[in-house]
Amino acid sequence: MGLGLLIGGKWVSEREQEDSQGKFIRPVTTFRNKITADGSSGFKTEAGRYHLYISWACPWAHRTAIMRKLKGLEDVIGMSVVHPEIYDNSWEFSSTDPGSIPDTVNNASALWKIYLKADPNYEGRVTVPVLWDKQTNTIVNNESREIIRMLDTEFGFAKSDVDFYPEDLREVIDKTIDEIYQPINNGVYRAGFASTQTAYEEGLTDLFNALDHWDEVLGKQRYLCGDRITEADWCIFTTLLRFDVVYYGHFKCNIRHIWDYPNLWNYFKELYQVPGVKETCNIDHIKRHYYKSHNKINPTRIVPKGPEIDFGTPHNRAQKVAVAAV
Ligand SMILES: N[C@@H](CCC(=O)N[C@@H](CS)C(=O)NCC(=O)O)C(=O)O
Repeated sequence: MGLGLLIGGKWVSEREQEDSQGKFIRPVTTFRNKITADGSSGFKTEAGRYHLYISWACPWAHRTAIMRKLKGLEDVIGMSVVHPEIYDNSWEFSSTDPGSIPDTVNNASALWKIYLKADPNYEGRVTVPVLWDKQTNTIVNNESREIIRMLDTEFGFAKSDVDFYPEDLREVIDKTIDEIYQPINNGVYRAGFASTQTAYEEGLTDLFNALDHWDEVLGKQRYLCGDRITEADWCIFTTLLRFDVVYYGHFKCNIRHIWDYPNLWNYFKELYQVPGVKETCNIDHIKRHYYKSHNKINPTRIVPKGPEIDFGTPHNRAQKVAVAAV
């Protein structure tokens, strides 16, 4: 098992992650600086200065890869992709595993070494995504929703001028990202990592109540915040992508599939089919990560073959919303 942590400058390869009632606890991330266009934060927007460390498997990190891609920032911000399977060293780099991209910036073998390089006194979890500053040799930020905001709003010279945080929707976007976090994005983990029946059922109930709610909302409007794709849609998208493939089985989130929800399913497919997005969706890394990394949940590390699922089939969103508007 490699869900460990750094203590006193040393990597410890095992940790508890539930409280005394068996509830999964997600500690807050601690590198919370910002890149700003004017440089007032000490981290100025500059081409070539920053590097992203992600995992294709991780829903939080995946958000940042989508934003980098859709904003056309691939030449501006470099990216490394960790090996999907977690063993004693947690996230490691590989130059041979298909889909992984080694660390050419710090030449580290494992992500925890990068955390220690940023702060030799750092203690706690070692998570992706990480936004690294090559100029000051430190981690700017390791919180996905803040990283996507920076990529979205602070890189005025991005190739694409698509705006996922438009002025008139800012309040509702922030509220929606908050609203989906506990029951949905973190809800699948609250169900999956629970170690008591009560904690599992609590996570599961919140999760499916929230999915039912958003399916209803999406019967009336095309996207989470109205008629435009925003950051909130990318925040839910990465959880929906993993749902039928791993959360349904591995995390026991098996009341309904996403494909059973008429609106959520078509909405999800529409987002998947936005040009550039499917190139960031690595189902092989996703499956290998979850099934081969959590040995309390899946001690044999066997990766299931199914389900057979095609996210590329036509969606009905344009038609659905036209009908809802009548
Ligand atoms: N709040 C963080 C969560 C990041 C996170 O928990 N990432 C997971 C991967 S899905 C991780 O790296 N876990 C390693 C660990 O817990 O040791 C964010 O949104 O960026």
